[in-house]
Formats: sequence, structure tokens, C-alpha cells
Amino acid sequence: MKTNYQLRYAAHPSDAKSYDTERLRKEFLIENLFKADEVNMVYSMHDRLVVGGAMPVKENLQLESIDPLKQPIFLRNREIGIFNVGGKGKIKVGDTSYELDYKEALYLGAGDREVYFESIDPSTPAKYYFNSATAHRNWPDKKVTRADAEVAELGSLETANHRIINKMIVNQVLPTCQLQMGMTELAPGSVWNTMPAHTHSRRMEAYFYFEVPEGQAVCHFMGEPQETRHIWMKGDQAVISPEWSIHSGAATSNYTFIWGMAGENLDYGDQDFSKITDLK
Ligand SMILES: O=C(O)C(=O)C[C@H](O)C(=O)CO
Ligand SMILES: [Zn+2]
Repeated sequence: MKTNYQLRYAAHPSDAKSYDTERLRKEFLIENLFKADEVNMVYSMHDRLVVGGAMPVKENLQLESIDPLKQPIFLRNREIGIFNVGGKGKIKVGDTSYELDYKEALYLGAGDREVYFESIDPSTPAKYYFNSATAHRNWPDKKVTRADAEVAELGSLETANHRIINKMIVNQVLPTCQLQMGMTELAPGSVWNTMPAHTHSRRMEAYFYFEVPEGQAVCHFMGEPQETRHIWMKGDQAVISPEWSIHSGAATSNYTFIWGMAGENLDYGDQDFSKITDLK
């Protein structure tokens, strides 16, 4: 197996507004999360969120520590939220195993345990997308499904933003230190997520788009509300949203995305909305 990681520095909004397409993509877009028998991670200096993917095919994959953590065990001072976006899988955490079906999630609190990612059937491998944040205490591990989620139905077909927000790894469902994660599903015919757009200066966020049909793409919007930029994305790609940035997207079809946040508070509703007509 192979573990790869990249370090991404935090960006100042005054600098980011002068980035060209290539630089925007280099700093914020995460393209290669799923390669057979690899664990791929980005360690972002925005709230030290780690964004990663693991796809076990021929072998079980260990969640190995990476050099920026300066710890022998990944979870020593970190919590992690993991979503399975592939075939049926199993995650071994110390002596305990958790089966994860499509779109099911697992929260693991901080503490010295080794984690192994497995696929049940290598011909339809599991694909694990994860976010990890630093943790000051160890909360209990918990498998979380959509049945456990706090659900919000937002938007409408008329404004092309009818969507279901499944808040899964949030403090209404289980205790965490910093991490909040969930999955938003766009209804057929709806293409806009997170519109009206918002920022939350107390938290950064990462979005991972999937269920984007072959041949379709997502146009993700970022930047300060008065200075927006776009990044064209495919399915199975993630994007980092700094605390000063909106994070919203429109695609050429409906799709699903996983959002994850870390930072100062666990208050999902702590968001500063922009009027749609004020965006620039
Ligand atoms: O479609 C949406 O709206 C979202 O899913 C918004 C995210 O949950 C978010 O940005 C939380 O801060
Ligand atoms: Zn947000």
C-alpha cells in the first residue's frame, strides 16, 4: 500500500483574488483521492483539516500517520469522520469492526488505535472519503447512517436548489471536538447548492462532490462574496473553502456532496448569508 500526502498553506483573501486558474486549482482543488490500494491526503493549514480518500482493492489499507502530524499514530491527537462512497466495506478500529454501506459514515474519536480500511468485494471496492481535525479529548466512536441524521429540506425546484441536507456527524447526533460533517443530496432538476451563499469566519469547510454523472461537471464558486472565483470540478473531487470564502456550486445535473468543517465552534447555523443579488 502507499500513503501520499500534500501540505497546503493557508491563503489570504487579498492574495487569492489575484490567483489565475492554475494557482486556484493548485491551492484549493483536491483531484486524486481514490487510487487503487492508496491512501491520499491533503493536510490543509486552514484549521489543520486533513482531507483524504482510501480505496482498498487488493489489500487492506492502514490509516498511517503522516509526517506533518509528528505522531506515530494518526488518531493520537485527532478525530476523523469517514464516509463510504463506494461498494460495501469494513473499517477495523483496534479490536472493533464496523461495516459501512454506501453513504454510511463512521466517527472515530481521538485515541491510540490503528485503523484499517477494507472492501468486502474487490470488484466493487469501497471508497472512503474522510476529514480529520485536531482533538483535545477522545469522544466515543460511532457509526452514523442517514436514519440518525438531522435532516433539513431546503430550496425549491423553481429556483433549481431543492436539496436534502443530512447533518450526520454534528453535535445534535454525537459529541465531537471540532468536526462537523454531512451529506447534501440535490433533487433531480436542481443544480445549485448553498444558494443563497454564506461564509462562516469561525470555521473553514471542505466539499467533496460525487454522484456527478459521467460527462457532467460542477462549477464550484469560492472567494469573498464581493470577489468570487470559480473552479470547474468533476465527481470524486474535493475543494477547500477558507473561512473567508463562500462555498457554493452549480452543476450540469443534480449530484450529492459531503461537507466537513472545523474551527472555532460547532454551531452549524453560525453562517453569514449574502444576498444573491449582492454577489460579485
Ligand atoms: O446545500 C447546502 O446549503 C449545504 O449543504 C450547506 C453546507 O452544509 C454548509 O455550507 C454548511 O456550512
Ligand atoms: Zn458552509
